[in-house]
Amino acid sequence: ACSSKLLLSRVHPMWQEPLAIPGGDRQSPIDIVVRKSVFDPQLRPLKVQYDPRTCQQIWNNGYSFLVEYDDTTDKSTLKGGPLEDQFRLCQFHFHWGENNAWGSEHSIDRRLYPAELHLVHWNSDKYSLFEEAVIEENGLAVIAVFLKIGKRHEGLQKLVDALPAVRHKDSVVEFTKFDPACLLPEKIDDYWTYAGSLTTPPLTEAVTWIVMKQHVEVSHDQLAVFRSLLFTSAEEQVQRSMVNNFRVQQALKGRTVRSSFT
Ligand SMILES: CCCCCNS(=O)(=O)c1cc(S(N)(=O)=O)ccc1C(=O)O
Ligand SMILES: [Zn+2]
Repeated sequence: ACSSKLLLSRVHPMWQEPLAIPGGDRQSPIDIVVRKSVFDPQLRPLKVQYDPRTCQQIWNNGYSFLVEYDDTTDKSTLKGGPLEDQFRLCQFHFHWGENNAWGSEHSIDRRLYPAELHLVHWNSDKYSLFEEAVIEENGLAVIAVFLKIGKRHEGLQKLVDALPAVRHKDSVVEFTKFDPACLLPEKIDDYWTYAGSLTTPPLTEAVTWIVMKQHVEVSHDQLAVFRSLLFTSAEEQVQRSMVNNFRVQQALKGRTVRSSFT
């Protein structure tokens, strides 16, 4: 799976914004100003092929919970859209708020959503390991999907039921046969795309972001279970609720956001 524990243990908590990031002209997340996005007719449909059998575990890494996939073969892949190469799914995770007023990392014309799903993929045509791709320009592709409070998401419930087992930082639980495609909206061919970065340290500028125009609905109670997770490990005296695990929005710095739809 992609977020190797050794590397991450050296990584600082994501909200201590580092003073300067090397380069720092393509940071994420951003506000997407719809009227300034540029329709690109050359953007192709996305080709998503996920194999639920590659699903392995859920890990609370102290920023979010990651659902990790076996990325040692090209079984769960993403290609097409703005991508020239084939990318392998390594994990998905979420960002959310302490209430339903905010929580997403990206915004659309300043509108925030209560949560945002990120499906993290790395370029397996060019690199042999996630850790290599994470420091290379266009080494990663992340699909972002906004979550809105509404009807209960049946597919998400299996994941929600497993969360109490990873309440504390560094806890891991086996989690198998989960098809992340069930978390995607119906129309995955309407998206915005731009060149950005990881939104957690090391904040490397390696990500082609693909932000879905259509959101998915989850129930208030399902999102409340996300907020029952903790940033802190079982040994720590003071327990802190895992909420507001999003990064502040970053300057566009002249970048163009393209849309796959008019
Ligand atoms: C080698 C160090 C990798 C650190 C980032 N790993 S990651 O899977 O890309 C990731 C991406 C993102 S994000 N929001 O997609 O940029 C958030 C968390 C993580 C994580 O591992 O915790
Ligand atoms: Zn993320």
